[in-house]
Amino acid sequence: MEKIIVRGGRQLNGTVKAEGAKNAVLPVIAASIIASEGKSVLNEVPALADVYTINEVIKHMNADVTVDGNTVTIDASGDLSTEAPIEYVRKMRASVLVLGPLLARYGHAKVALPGGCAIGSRPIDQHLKGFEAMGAHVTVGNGYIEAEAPGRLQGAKIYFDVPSVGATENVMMAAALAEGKTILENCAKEPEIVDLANYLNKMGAKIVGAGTETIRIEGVEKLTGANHTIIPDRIEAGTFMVAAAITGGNVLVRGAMTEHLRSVVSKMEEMGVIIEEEEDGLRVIGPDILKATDIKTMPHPGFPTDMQSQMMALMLNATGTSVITETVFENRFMHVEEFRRMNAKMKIEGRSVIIEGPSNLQGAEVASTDLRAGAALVLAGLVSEGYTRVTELKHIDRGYVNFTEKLAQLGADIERVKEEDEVTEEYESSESVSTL
Ligand SMILES: CC(=O)N[C@H]1[C@@H](OP(=O)(O)OP(=O)(O)OC[C@H]2O[C@@H](n3ccc(=O)[nH]c3=O)[C@H](O)[C@@H]2O)O[C@H](CO)[C@@H](O)[C@@H]1O
Ligand SMILES: C=C(OP(=O)(O)O)C(=O)O
Repeated sequence: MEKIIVRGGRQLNGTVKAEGAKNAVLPVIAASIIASEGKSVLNEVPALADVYTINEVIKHMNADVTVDGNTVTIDASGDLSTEAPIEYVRKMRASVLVLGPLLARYGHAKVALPGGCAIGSRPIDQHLKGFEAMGAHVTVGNGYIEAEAPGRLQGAKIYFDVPSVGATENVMMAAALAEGKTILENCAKEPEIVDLANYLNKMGAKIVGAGTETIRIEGVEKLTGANHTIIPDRIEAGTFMVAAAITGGNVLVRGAMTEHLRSVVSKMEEMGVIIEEEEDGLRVIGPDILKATDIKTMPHPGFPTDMQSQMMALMLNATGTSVITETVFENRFMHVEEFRRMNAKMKIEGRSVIIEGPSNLQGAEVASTDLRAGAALVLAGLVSEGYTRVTELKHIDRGYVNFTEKLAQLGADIERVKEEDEVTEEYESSESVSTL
């Protein structure tokens, strides 16, 4: 088993670059299998475990995938299989994003039911409602979703009950190849949806309105592979912004864009963090004293749930009472217990966590419960007394490329070790250095 060992007390300074966005690249790779002609060349593809998984899913379907550094070339012009078995879907829920493209291109798709996960039950009823409205017959049984659309999918007017990112993406991909016009209402507005629509339009789709609550799609008969560069990862960028702020450091996060991170920037500024726009990113300067604030997670452009646990780490270091209310996922507070192991003073009340800061954080052995929680525990470790050991790194690897190395380059005292390599005595006997 591997763990990250971080010793608190170092200020972070320097420059770090955000990779291509996980949540943009996964739907873009899924969309690539809709192209019955040509190759797609995708740039700025992050080398994440999730990207490996989605590539395996489409390879399993017979797509030809070549990875060369951060460039991935996909040729899906051959005959594809229309099934995504459980071994892939279990690893990564975003595998369900192949449903829309397969159904649109082949009139058939069979994908394992994703099931719940650590942050909530995460149903996909809105995806299925969209396919059914376009004429598909959907059955769920024996752990699989099977959708059939004899002939072509038909354009339709669809209102989403909740603004779901995945449902908006899946149904938008299906509608790109449907017969006639589709109007999607109450859509999610995340930047990753805009990125996917831009890619589909380069492939020949006719989509307008992505990034607003109404998306209009004029179906076309075929889509062709295209070149596309993935947008920077706003959540990875936000994670490094918190790393700078929490340590009172000064870090330029290249690729961080205000237009994607408005709610995060505004909340961090309320806490006293200085954030300056530079040509290629955001400079973040941490204050001597952080002020308490409140956040409520919401669909974009509200505060992103994927930044909730990292902000919790920041609030633990702020003076006063902060409140976090999680409205997107019903069970995204698993990290609270882990923070408590680090001496955090906080309590859960319904869908809110009340944080009494500043906590005098102490290093402990803690486990990542999801990818952002894992990152947040490392952030807390940056300012804890002594050593923090973070386990269950498979979660962090889903969403962060070289997380440990990037933090070390900014000056953190951090390393990733295999359990057998850990020299416990040395760590236990050495004193922690606190310069904060
Ligand atoms: C790969 C990817 O892009 N993942 C992101 C995506 O996940 P994902 O696309 O799974 O999240 P959704 O936007 O679909 O989920 C938002 C809310 O809608 C509910 N819901 C969703 C679909 C549905 O059919 N029925 C339903 O009730 C969910 O339970 C949840 O409460 O958006 C989330 C919300 O910003 C992020 O945390 C994830 O990082
Ligand atoms: C919850 C997340 O991702 P996923 O939807 O892929 O589980 C995330 O990126 O924080």
